[in-house]
Amino acid sequence: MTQPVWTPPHPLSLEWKGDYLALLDQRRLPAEKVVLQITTAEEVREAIVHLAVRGAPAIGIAAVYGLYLGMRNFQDGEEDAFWQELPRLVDDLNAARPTAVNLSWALKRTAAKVETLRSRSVEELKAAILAEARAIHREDAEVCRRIGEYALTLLKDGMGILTHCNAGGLATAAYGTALAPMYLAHERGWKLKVYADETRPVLQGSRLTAFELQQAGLDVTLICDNMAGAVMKEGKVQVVIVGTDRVAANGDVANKIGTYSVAVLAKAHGIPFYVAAPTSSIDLGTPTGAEIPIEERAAEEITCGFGKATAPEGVQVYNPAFDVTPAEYVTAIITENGIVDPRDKEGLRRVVLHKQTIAEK
Ligand SMILES: CSC[C@@H](O)[C@@H](O)C(=O)COP(=O)(O)O
Repeated sequence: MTQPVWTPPHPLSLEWKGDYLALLDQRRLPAEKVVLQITTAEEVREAIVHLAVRGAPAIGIAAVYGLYLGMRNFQDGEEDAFWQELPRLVDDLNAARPTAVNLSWALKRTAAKVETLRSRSVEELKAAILAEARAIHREDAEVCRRIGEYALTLLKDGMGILTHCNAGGLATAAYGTALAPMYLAHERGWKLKVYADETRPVLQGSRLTAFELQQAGLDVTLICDNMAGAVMKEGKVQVVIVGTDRVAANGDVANKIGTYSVAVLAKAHGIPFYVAAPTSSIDLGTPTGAEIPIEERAAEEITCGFGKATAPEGVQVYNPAFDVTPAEYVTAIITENGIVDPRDKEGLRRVVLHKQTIAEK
């Protein structure tokens, strides 16, 4: 690693502890810092489904540790059973959440690596899975720092920045994607003013983004989602930066529900709308945003959020967890390999292939 990795002022979202995965339970934040000791693949899957760990890069990293945990009891001599179980478990973990492509990216990358070792013993294969999980985990921190450096070139000291959901340290190995430039600016003594959308229905903005920025000493102001337009109109916001769960080959961007509304508002106010995306979130195999699978979650997230009934019993509910922002609303995509216009299909391809070139070295 070329740069010292930032230590967040809160527990890391995930840590490998030698024989278990320590997951900060994000459902309990900000009230309680509870760290789960995860020892099985099934527990990892459950943690992803129920949002104990969430955020596109973090669920990819967790899933690959889950793959190791699910395979670690195989012994030398059980090669046939090992090779039978591996694809089943990859599919099972991959099915935990559909929208963030980082989940399948991390699992496929690991399975492909293990496949190159076909003739090896089970012990060697298990070691390879763990090594790949650790590499993906380590690289994510470096990737986020690089996204932060590129994003910083688009910002100025004193700016007001609006963000939606949580694309911070909690959603990644470290730094975050959208929040990375804010942490780097803070390290350099800049004074930014961050507006964090609350992010209905499960409040990643208030519970996680406002929490982690406040803990790090940044100037953060929490607003309800329906205040974003007014705050822009008042001239408080000069730039919007969000994360993403998947960028399609035509530059359409899937992210937390509500992102599309923010993008439309930004365009109406002449405010640049940036998407911070590791290249592992760019899916050249999905032609347009229309083909991105959008997760629908339980109605109770809206009708009975955090244990309080806020809607009449039996009311119909529509609860997509993500939306798609068309490329035309996105000013630029900021990756670890540079900044690219989302409508520039070749440019998108170039940043992704550049990553593969580095990975092959
Ligand atoms: C760097 S995280 C990018 C996205 O995953 C993030 O913005 C987001 O939408 C997360 O949704 P979540 O449902 O909390 O996993």
